[in-house]
Amino acid sequence: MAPSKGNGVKISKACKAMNRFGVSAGTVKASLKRLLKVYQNNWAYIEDDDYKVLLDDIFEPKKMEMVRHEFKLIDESEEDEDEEEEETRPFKRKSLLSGETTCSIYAASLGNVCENREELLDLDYNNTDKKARKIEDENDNDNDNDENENEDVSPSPCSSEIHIASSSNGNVKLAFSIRMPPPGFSIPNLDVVMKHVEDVYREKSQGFETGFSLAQFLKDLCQCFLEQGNVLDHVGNKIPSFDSCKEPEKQVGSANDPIKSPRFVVSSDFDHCFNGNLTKQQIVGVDELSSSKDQSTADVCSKHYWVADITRGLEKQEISVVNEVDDEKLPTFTYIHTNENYNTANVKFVLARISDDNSCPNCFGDCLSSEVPCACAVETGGEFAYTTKGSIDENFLKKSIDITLKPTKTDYFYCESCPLERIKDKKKNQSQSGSCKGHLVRKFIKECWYKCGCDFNCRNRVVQRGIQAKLQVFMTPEGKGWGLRTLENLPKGTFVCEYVGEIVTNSELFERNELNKNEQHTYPVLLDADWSSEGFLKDEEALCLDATSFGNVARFINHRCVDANMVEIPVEVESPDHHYYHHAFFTTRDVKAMEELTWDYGIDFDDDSHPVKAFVCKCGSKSCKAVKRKKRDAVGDRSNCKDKAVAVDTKAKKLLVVLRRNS
Ligand SMILES: C[S@@+](CC[C@H](N)C(=O)[O-])C[C@H]1O[C@@H](n2cnc3c(N)ncnc32)[C@H](O)[C@@H]1O
Repeated sequence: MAPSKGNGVKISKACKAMNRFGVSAGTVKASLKRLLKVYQNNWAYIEDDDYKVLLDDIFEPKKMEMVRHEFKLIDESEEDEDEEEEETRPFKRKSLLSGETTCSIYAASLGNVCENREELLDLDYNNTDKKARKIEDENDNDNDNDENENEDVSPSPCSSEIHIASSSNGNVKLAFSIRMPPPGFSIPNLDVVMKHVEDVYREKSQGFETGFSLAQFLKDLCQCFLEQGNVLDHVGNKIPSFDSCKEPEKQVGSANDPIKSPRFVVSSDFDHCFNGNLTKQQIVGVDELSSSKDQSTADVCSKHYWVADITRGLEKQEISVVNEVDDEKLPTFTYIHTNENYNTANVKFVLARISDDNSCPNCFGDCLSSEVPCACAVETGGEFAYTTKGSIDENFLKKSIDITLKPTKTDYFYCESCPLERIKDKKKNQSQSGSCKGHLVRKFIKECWYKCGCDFNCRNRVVQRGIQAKLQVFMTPEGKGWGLRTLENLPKGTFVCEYVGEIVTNSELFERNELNKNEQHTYPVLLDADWSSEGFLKDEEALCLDATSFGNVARFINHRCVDANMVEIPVEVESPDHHYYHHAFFTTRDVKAMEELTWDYGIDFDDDSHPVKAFVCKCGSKSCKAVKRKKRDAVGDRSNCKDKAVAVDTKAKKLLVVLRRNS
């Protein structure tokens, strides 16, 4: 029995009520059609208890099937029809509490996952006919002609919500609703979803996590639910884009990397991808905004490309990506927030190896505020490197900058048998030459860690707390590729981020570089700040961080000659032997919001003998070494070159591959 015209108002109200749960008008009408038949056009049954019957029919079709059988109003042909409709339903909901008899949804919505995206889309409504549609949606559709209008209940931007419902028999139901799911979305396996969320939280809580928000946890669970729903049906098919609900142009990069635990990937096609236990690549959200036709709309609408959070929740701060310059898309890499041990790199944190001299087991509260500095301050001569405000002590910072920019002879260490030279020699199949070109011996910061008895809130824990600054990855207009900038003012000495990547041995890095000679980008950093501590390093002890395939935002930090606004400082957290440490960036001066964050790679642009040609520097610094070199070349004056080379040569000569990017 088709709903009559006179039912328009009732249908409209039902559609509106169901729209709260993301159910389309079409689905509601199909369901109403069935129910009106079952209840012989008696709306009271359907409207009762806040449309409970309707909700059940939509979300728990099996139960309703039983009801229909009870009413003995179903014939074979109608059952077929129902099944067909069930399949074409845009989304389905899993019954979490089967056997439940009554349930009144009071909808304690825990909020949208895609809040930012919604705000953006709201802006878009301003100057398009969508605005009119949206207002219509918001209006109480009480008019009789609503039936047609309801056909068009404007789909909200895709998002997911969690609803909690209670039943009169005391059951509580947690339900996921997905508004405007991506095409082909299907219900994922709840166990898989749970496992992914747990893995992410396990990783987040390594050692020192303090706050845990259940609401956030449920939101993340909801998000993961949505993501998992995409992967199962979409590998090899179309890419769903749950934020924009548009179909991106093409499939994203490969998922061949052996990955130990679930990881969020940002692919070259801008899409966030999720690699998990499923071995297949999972594609989740894209915040790609099309150019607005009306240029008067808010700026944000005209961005070419926008990713809300490159970290996909792995960092405490969301880090967005924006390209307002061209069409270039992010390179494919897997975002990780702590270093990962690759293959043979010999980094094992054995607590037994951390003696009391390397920790403060008897401390209470915050070490920085105690009168006598704890054992962790030994590394910095009995003074903490951090101030109580959380930035680096001025003197310590100055020394660190000086070592980087104006190293004296005593700041260098020359290995008896240099691991880097060993690699080169092995390659050449020659005997060891031992011609070490020198490594900078840097000042270490030692933070309190696990074995320390102090408070988890102890302020001598900075780097290990992760990124606190509001950062953004953006496309640089000068042609340096992607860069990193701050969205807020950062005082001098602020910790920005750590250089995170795979921990590899020098020999492994060498092999990788051999294999990837033609790669456009390479992202290695040598952990050589204290090779002086041992005369001879075994191959597995000479370590590097390679952020090419697995890394964090630091892989986007560009080089600036001499007056960079960040300096790298080695920070000892877990491992007292200094072979492995955290390569942390701190601001060298006050940095204004929207300034690009840079560090001096220490590249010797004069080193023509280096196996890899250095990039053409576009740092814009008055002291740009590449520009100076050009000038010197122009006047044919290379007399000063050698001195300068010694002065600026820190890592570059030692790096097997210079950080480079074809320009
Ligand atoms: C670690 S990556 C930095 C992120 C990089 N811009 C990107 O798009 O991925 C290093 C590469 O960035 C580019 N780059 C960094 N600093 C630069 C500079 N001052 N001038 C020109 N290119 C630069 C070079 O191509 C370099 O190989």
